[in-house]
Amino acid sequence: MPVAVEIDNLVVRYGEKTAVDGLTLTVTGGTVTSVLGPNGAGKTTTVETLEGFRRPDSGAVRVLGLDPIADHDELMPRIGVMLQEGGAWSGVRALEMLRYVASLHAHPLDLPALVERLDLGTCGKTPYRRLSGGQKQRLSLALAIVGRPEIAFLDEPTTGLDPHGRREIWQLIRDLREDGVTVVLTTHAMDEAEQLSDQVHVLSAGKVIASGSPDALTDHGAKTLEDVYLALTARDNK
Ligand SMILES: Nc1ncnc2c1ncn2[C@@H]1O[C@H](COP(=O)(O)OP(=O)(O)OP(=O)(O)O)[C@@H](O)[C@H]1O
Repeated sequence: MPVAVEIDNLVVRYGEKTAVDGLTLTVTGGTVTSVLGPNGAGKTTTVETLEGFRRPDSGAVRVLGLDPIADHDELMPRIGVMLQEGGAWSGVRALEMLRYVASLHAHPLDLPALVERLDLGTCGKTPYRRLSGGQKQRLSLALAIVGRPEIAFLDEPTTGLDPHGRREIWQLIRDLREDGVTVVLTTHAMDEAEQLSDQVHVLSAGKVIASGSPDALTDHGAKTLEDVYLALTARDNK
């Protein structure tokens, strides 16, 4: 399998604050990779750098073999991005937004099927700012995948969803993988990471502190991923 993402000794600073501090990891194409870590560990900053929204202070990142900033125009149509919040104008109606983003892509997904799949039918005419938290999440996910990306970056894709919604998104992520899409997700839900991921990376203070498949990290299921995570990131370890 080709390498979809390469991060080599990445450092990203906000003024005096070092958010990402020499982070190295690779993501194999066609897999689901979860990036875990406590609040402020540098997950979003790392993913935003892969999306070309942040410039590395040092180190390098490549996505699908391209530089996210220098090769922005070539890379953008090939990736899908689901942000933690925002991603739509506040007055725009859900379906209008989806149609607009679909129109930017050469071969978008079938919209009625996507709307049905993500249960957006009943809120299609609702302005973005009036959508419920879960509806916003589902619209953001639809916007991320409507262009048939080769790689999808999903930032906390199920936060705020009810249990049915969570399971539907999990299935959708599995289906993306089945179709050969590389998925990189950040999450605080350990069950989600355990269920979906081929590979898990745990970040702390801007560095990778553990990597492996859920099976390897949990000693073949002897522990839960949550227990492993809690031990790795225990507050008094810092
Ligand atoms: N625009 C910014 N300006 C200044 N500091 C920032 C900015 N964005 C993030 N930071 C800081 O960088 C660090 C890493 O933040 P980041 O959002 O990448 O963490 P995270 O792992 O995604 O956290 P969370 O789980 O809470 O979403 C934090 O200390 C945060 O306060």
